[in-house]
Amino acid sequence: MNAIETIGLEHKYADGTVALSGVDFEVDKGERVAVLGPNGSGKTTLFYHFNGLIRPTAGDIRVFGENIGKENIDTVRRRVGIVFQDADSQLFAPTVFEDIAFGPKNLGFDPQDIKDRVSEILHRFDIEELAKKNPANLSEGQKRRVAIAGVVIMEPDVLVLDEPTSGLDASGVTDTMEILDELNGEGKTIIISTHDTELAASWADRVYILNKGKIFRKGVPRLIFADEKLISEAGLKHPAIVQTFREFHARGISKGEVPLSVLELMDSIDAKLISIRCAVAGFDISAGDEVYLCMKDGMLVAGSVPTGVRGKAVLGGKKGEDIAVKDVTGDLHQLAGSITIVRVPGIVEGGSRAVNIGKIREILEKENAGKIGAMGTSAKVLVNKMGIKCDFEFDVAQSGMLAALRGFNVVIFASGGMAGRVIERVREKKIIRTVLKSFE
Ligand SMILES: Nc1ncnc2c1ncn2[C@@H]1O[C@H](COP(=O)(O)OP(=O)(O)OP(=O)(O)O)[C@@H](O)[C@H]1O
Repeated sequence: MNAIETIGLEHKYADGTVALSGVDFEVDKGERVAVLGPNGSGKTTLFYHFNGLIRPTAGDIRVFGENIGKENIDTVRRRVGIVFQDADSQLFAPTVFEDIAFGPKNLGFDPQDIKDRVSEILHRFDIEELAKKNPANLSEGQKRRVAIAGVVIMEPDVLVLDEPTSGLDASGVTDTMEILDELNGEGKTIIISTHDTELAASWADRVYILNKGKIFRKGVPRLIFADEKLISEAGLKHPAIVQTFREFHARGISKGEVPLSVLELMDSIDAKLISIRCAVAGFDISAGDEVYLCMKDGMLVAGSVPTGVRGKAVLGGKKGEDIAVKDVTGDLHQLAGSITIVRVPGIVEGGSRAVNIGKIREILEKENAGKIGAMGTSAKVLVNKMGIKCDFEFDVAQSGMLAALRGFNVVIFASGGMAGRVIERVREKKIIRTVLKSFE
């Protein structure tokens, strides 16, 4: 079922500006959609229609199959939450706590219920220490987090965010996108606008490109970003991964479909065609010698013990030195390590609720964890409280898989909603051994 659908949507502002015309837009329930388009292309205007903030001059908008009208506007506003581009226009109460409590209070919720909900949201968004602060004094990233929290507390089915990552630093972008992933994992439909094509390529299920108030193109990211001419004509930036792939492809190094992530880019490389630098284990190797490759501490090492992946030295070296190998037979990916996913509860009060910390330490030892990652606020809180240093908190699923492909045994802590998604992604890579430990 479509969560949101517009048919022939047109919007003409009072001064005569036609901001949208003939827009047919649809978003499935549970989908992640990114709307791209140059400044002034109509993204914000389109979003304002989704919960009836502005009305169309012509055309229809349907929310879960129903046209927006006077009789259902309250329901629509509860089901579709909008986070504005400018967080300042969303935050107005004297404290963060009161700001987040505003929505439930307005709906006449019981005071104790409001308190419980706000406390839970503050914890979930890791902003408990901001509760008594004046929103006006927060940093941009904190404001954005509070604004999202104020909408999420209303438990909307659809979350619409106008440029949620603009002006944020790298960790702010990661944190924001992780929250959105977590919400999407719980079944919420997420629509964002962005100028960041890398983000749209790696995150969205479907991309819409708006231009001059019209839908310029829509489709799955792989097809959209594979179309070099389209991206240039739309005035958008080509994602660096796609550009790198094109260069590799032109030189015969990469093959297959356009990649949308570093992991996919690595998969596109035909390992047999390239020379590989690697360290020599324990003895001298001369050019022309046959060598066998294995992974040690994340590095490719040449040795004489048959491992099934064989190559020929083109540049020899002395014991422990780097050599170059080519004509590799067998798939280097066979040398992958493992990923253990430790599923922890969504809310971890004091870092220990329902989690046996001793057991987790046992897992880390048993799996001989070479790299550790945490995804989701609660997982990060837990790992922090246990004094474990994470190797990756950013783009954890992909970073973990890349590390496993380099031979590391990886342990990933994931809060409830995120664990399922990461397991699915890792299992697609059949060569990585996966283990799931659940503490929920
Ligand atoms: N209240 C208004 N009155 C008149 N014109 C408006 C109004 N709001 C927006 N517009 C115009 O409508 C068009 C679309 O604006 P909109 O803000 O929807 O674009 P956008 O894609 O969100 O841009 P940006 O990427 O800069 O945020 C622009 O030409 C803009 O000048």
